[in-house]
Amino acid sequence: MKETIALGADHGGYALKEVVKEFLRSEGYEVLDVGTFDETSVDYPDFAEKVARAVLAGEAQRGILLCGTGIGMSIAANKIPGIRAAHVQDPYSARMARAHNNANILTFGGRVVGPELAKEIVRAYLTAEFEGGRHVRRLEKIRALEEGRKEV
Ligand SMILES: O=C(CO)[C@H](O)[C@H](O)[C@H](O)COP(=O)(O)O
Repeated sequence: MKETIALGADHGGYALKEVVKEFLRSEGYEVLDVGTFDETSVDYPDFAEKVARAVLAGEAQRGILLCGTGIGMSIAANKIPGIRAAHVQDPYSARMARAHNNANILTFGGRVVGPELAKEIVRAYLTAEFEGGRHVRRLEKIRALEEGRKEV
């Protein structure tokens, strides 16, 4: 059974969110769309939080966040402990965000990335597997930073 993907955007990412949603459904994923639902100006941290909380609560296995550039979404989501949000703009980085960083949220920009590239980015991220090994140690060091521990 395929994963549920939490999907969120501000007004700058709304149009691309609709493209990504359709693509995810066509690939057999469940989509938890937390909004926004039109191009009225909204604040991206509100949607970053909704997606992050859904992922941490297990309502979705991973999340995708879109704003104008993807930058604000990644900054906001990464403030929430347990979230590893990766801002990417190409399929290779999207694959590595999973393979090496085990990112549980992907962010990119509706004003930067076109629809076809967006689909390639999403496909690369969702079909990649975390490689484990040496990367586990590095993620544990990130966790230690997050928790304010001096050393792992
Ligand atoms: O936060 C952002 C930049 O990292 C997002 O791209 C926002 O979508 C953008 O800042 C919104 O800008 P607007 O002028 O209010 O449409």
